[in-house]
Amino acid sequence: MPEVKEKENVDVLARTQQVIETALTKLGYDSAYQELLKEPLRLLTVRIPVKMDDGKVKVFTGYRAQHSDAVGPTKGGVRFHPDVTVEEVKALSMWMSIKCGLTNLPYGGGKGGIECDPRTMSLGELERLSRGYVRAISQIVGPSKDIPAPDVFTNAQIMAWMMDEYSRIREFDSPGFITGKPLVLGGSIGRESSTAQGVSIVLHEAAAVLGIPIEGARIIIQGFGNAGSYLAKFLHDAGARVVGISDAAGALYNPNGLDIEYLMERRDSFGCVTNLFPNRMTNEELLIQDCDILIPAAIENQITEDNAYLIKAKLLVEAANGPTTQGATEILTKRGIMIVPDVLASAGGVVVSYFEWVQNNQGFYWTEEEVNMRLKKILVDAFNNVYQTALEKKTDMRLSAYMVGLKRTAEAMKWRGWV
Ligand SMILES: NC(=O)C1=CN([C@@H]2O[C@H](COP(=O)(O)OP(=O)(O)OC[C@H]3O[C@@H](n4cnc5c(N)ncnc54)[C@H](O)[C@@H]3O)[C@@H](O)[C@H]2O)C=CC1
Ligand SMILES: O=C(O)CCC(=O)C(=O)O
Repeated sequence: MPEVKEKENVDVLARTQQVIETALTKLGYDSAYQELLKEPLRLLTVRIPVKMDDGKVKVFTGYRAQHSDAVGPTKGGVRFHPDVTVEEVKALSMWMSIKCGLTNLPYGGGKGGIECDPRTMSLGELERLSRGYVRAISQIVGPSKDIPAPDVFTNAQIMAWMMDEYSRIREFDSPGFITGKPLVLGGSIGRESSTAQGVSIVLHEAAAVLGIPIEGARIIIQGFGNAGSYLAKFLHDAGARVVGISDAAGALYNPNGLDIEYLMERRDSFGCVTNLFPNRMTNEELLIQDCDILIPAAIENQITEDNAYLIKAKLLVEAANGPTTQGATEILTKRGIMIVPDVLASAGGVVVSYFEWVQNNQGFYWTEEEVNMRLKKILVDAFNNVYQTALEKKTDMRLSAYMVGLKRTAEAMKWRGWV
C-alpha cells in the first residue's frame, strides 16, 4: 500500500495551543497553567450595523479576544480583513501575550478583528464601522483594561476615529485608549515604521550570528504594507539587495534588485503595487526564489510542509504573524535554516505602542533618538535571550521564544494566586 501523507493541520489556534503546552511543560508548569493559557480569558463577539453609502444597512461581525491580563492590561491590534475568524483572533491574542512577555512590557495579550474588506468600502463606511466597533466593545476596553492598535488593513486614520469615539463615550479625552494614532493626536514618533524597525534590528542580530553580511544580502519580502514596505526601505538603505516583493495581487522578482523608492511611491494605501506590472509572478513562486534572507510580512500559513523543502533562504525572519506552520518549522529547522519567529521579529510594533501609551499617560513626548535607542535595547536583549535559551535547551527558536515569553505570564498568575 502506498503511504498516504496526512494533510498538515494549518489551524493557527491548534498549533499555537500545542506550542504553548510544550513550552509550559518544558518550563515545569503543571496542567492548570496550560488549562488557563490555552484559551483567551475573555472573548467578545459583536455584530455591528453600518449604514452603507447606498442607504442599506450591512451587519458586520467583529471580535475582541483578551488572552491574559495577569501581567497587566491587554494589548494588541485590530485587523480588518475578509478572512478574519474567531480562531485566528484568539491565536493572535496569545501571540501578543508572548511578544509582551519577551520584551518585558507590563501587558498581557489581546487582539481584535472585523470580517470586512476595507478595499471595497468608502471612507465614510469605514469611519462608521470603526466607530460602531468601539461602541460595541467599549465595556471591555480602555487605557488600563485593553489597548487596541493597528494591524492588517487598519491605520492611523482608523485609530483616530476609534480614539474619538471612545473619548465621546467616556466624556473625556482618552489618548491612552489606543496606539498607532496620528502624531497630532498623541501618536509616538516612530510607531508608523516601528514594526519594520524591529524586524530590521533582530534580522541584523540573526545575520551576524550566521555570518551573513547585510551589505549585498539578497532579500525577499512577502507583503508590501506597513511592515513590508518600510522594511524594504530600511534594508535597501543598509546596503542589502531587495530582489523580491509581493502583495495580495502578485509578486515582483529581479535578481539585480528592485527600485524600492519607486515601488514605495507607487503603492496604494492597502500596500498594493504589483498590479502596475504585467510581468509579475505569484506569491507561491516568489517564496521559493533564490535569496539569502526570506521575510514573510503579509498573512498566516504561507510556508507549509508543501513548500518548506523548496525554500532557498538561509535565514527566515517572520515579520508577519503566523506565516509558518509547525510542520514547516520542523522541516526548516532540520534543514539548518534559522527562523526568527514572529513573536520576536514583529514585536517592535507593540514595543513602540507601549512607548506611545507611556507618553500619553505622562503627557510628555520623546524624541526619535529616545524611541529608537530604547527599542533597539529591548529587542537586542530579547533576541539574545531567545537565542541563548534555544542553545541551552536545544530547542528551535520558536519554542524558546514561547518559553521566554510565557514565563512572565505564568509567574504573574502564580503570584496572583490563580494557579
Ligand atoms: N502593523 C503592525 O504594527 C504590525 C503588523 N504585524 C503583522 O505584519 C503583517 C502585515 O501587516 P501590515 O503590514 O500591518 O498590514 P498592511 O495592511 O499594511 O499590509 C498587508 C500587506 O499584505 C498583503 N496581502 C494581503 N493579503 C495577502 C495575500 N493573501 N497574499 C499576499 N499578500 C497579501 C497586502 O497586499 C499588503 O501588501 C501581518 O501579519 C500583521 O499581523 C505584526 C506586528 C505589528
Ligand atoms: O501595537 C500594538 O499594540 C499591537 C501590534 C500587533 O497587533 C501585533 O504585534 O501583532
